[in-house]
Amino acid sequence: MIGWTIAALLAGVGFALYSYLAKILTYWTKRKVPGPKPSLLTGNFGINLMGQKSIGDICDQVYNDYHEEPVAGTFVMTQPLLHVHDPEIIKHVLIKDFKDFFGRGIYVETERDPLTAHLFNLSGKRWKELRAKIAPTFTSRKIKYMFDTMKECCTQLQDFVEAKCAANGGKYNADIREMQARVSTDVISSVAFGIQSNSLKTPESEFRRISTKVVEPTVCNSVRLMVLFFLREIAQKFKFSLTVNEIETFFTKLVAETVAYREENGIERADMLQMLMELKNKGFLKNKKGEEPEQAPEDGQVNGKLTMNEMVAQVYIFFIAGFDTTSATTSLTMYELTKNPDIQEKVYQEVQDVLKRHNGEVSYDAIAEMSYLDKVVSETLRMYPPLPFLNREVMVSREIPLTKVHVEKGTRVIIPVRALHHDAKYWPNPEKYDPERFSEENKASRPSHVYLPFGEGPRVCVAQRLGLMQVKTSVAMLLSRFRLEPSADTPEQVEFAPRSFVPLPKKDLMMTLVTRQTIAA
Ligand code: HEM
Repeated sequence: MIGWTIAALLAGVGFALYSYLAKILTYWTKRKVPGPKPSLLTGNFGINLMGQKSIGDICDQVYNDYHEEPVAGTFVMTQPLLHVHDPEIIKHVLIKDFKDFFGRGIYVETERDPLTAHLFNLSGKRWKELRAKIAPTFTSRKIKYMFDTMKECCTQLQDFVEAKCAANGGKYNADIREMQARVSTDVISSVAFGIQSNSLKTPESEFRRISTKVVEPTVCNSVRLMVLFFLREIAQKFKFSLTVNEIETFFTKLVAETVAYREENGIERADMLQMLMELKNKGFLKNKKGEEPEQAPEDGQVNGKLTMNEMVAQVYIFFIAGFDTTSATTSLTMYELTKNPDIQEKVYQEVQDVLKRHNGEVSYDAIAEMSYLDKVVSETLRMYPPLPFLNREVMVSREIPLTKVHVEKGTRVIIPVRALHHDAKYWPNPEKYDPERFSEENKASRPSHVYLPFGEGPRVCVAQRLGLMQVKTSVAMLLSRFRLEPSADTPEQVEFAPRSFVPLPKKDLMMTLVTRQTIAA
């Protein structure tokens, strides 16, 4: 008898839970928004947790299946997610109605998880204030200051490859993704902290170990990312800490020690840390002439000083946002140049011509003059955008622009960047690598908001100029000394690790670098 009662109770609880979940999962059908059928417990993103597809892959699939629809709806567990497909609606979300869509919807926990309180994650007033303070760190003038440091790391790369070639008959067979990840780690540690991480020459360096750990495509990192991006409520309820202790300790100690050393010894350097120190001590950045803020404060808060924790969080995002995006873009550009020797030759000729005009000197202005290189890098960012989607949060309950779909405050919004970049409607023959897509004429013939590698609107990547300059400098300096050739192991097509967020090839990305003297001989 007791057995029957327990069974009946369990069946009742099961049925109640089923009914509850099934009701929540009618969110989109009630609003007449099409989308794939969700599973009861995992929604539409369970295959990400199983390691079969990345979050970006799932967003691509939703776009491919529903690209005729202006919007589509999915669920992360029971959390509704709106995918915006129509470029006009995208424009409203990112720019025209930005004030209603400017949240990230990401988990931030200032006290328990201080590294989460950085510019990328923040929403609301805190984001607005911080963005106003940090944006002047990345003006062209500041990037020009950082250029020499960046160039120094690329010179070390040239010397490193030269030495390898010299020891091997003028050729070096390299995993270009790993090599660029090490160089980017060197660049970001120099321009962010003024520290030479020596990751290129010493792969076991502390910086490289940490940078690998941050982006490793493991099950833990994959779950962490999913919770961070879409399941903030669960993380807050169960008081999760999403930053690995070792990483938090590394950055906190690094910043505290470097700041103390510089302050005690009166050291000033042209790097990001210096600018963050100014924001910590004064609350604004000096301009060329003296002490005035570079941009007028909007209210009393904008001139408020950064706390030490806020400073560490910003250094952390500069580090992770800076090294993986640029190393992915540089290595995939080199991969495409290997596969497309005509395009490679054209870039090389341009690099030669421009450097001749600049007395052989690689400078900020010389790189900025390389217009074909700019098209090439733009095409890499189209084919392989480091961030496969943009995310926003609805800040007030309202209708989605240009639709009758009403959504509640807090609803997460996805802009499927990579899928838009591969839509044949906007990019004929989308799998072909063709830099001419970025000629002035072709750019003018495309609708706006179908090319978004850096995002768009007031939340656009704050360091877009720096990222582009780094990729172009690296490619130009390598091509000036070496030709890229396929090796026996160069893949026909790159396959990416499904647990990785930024495109990370499943296998080593092998190619051969040949010194130009060897070619001439
Ligand atoms: C090729 C290089 C890079 C690419 C493709 C890239 C791409 C992006 C994208 C797509 C976003 C989101 C924009 C949006 O939501 O509309 C973003 C935001 C951001 N990026 Fe980058 N990025 C690159 C390099 C960098 C570098 C070098 C840094 C720092 C040193 C950086 C720091 C940031 C920060 C702090 C944000 C958050 C901005 C905000 O929410 O206000 N990025 N980036």
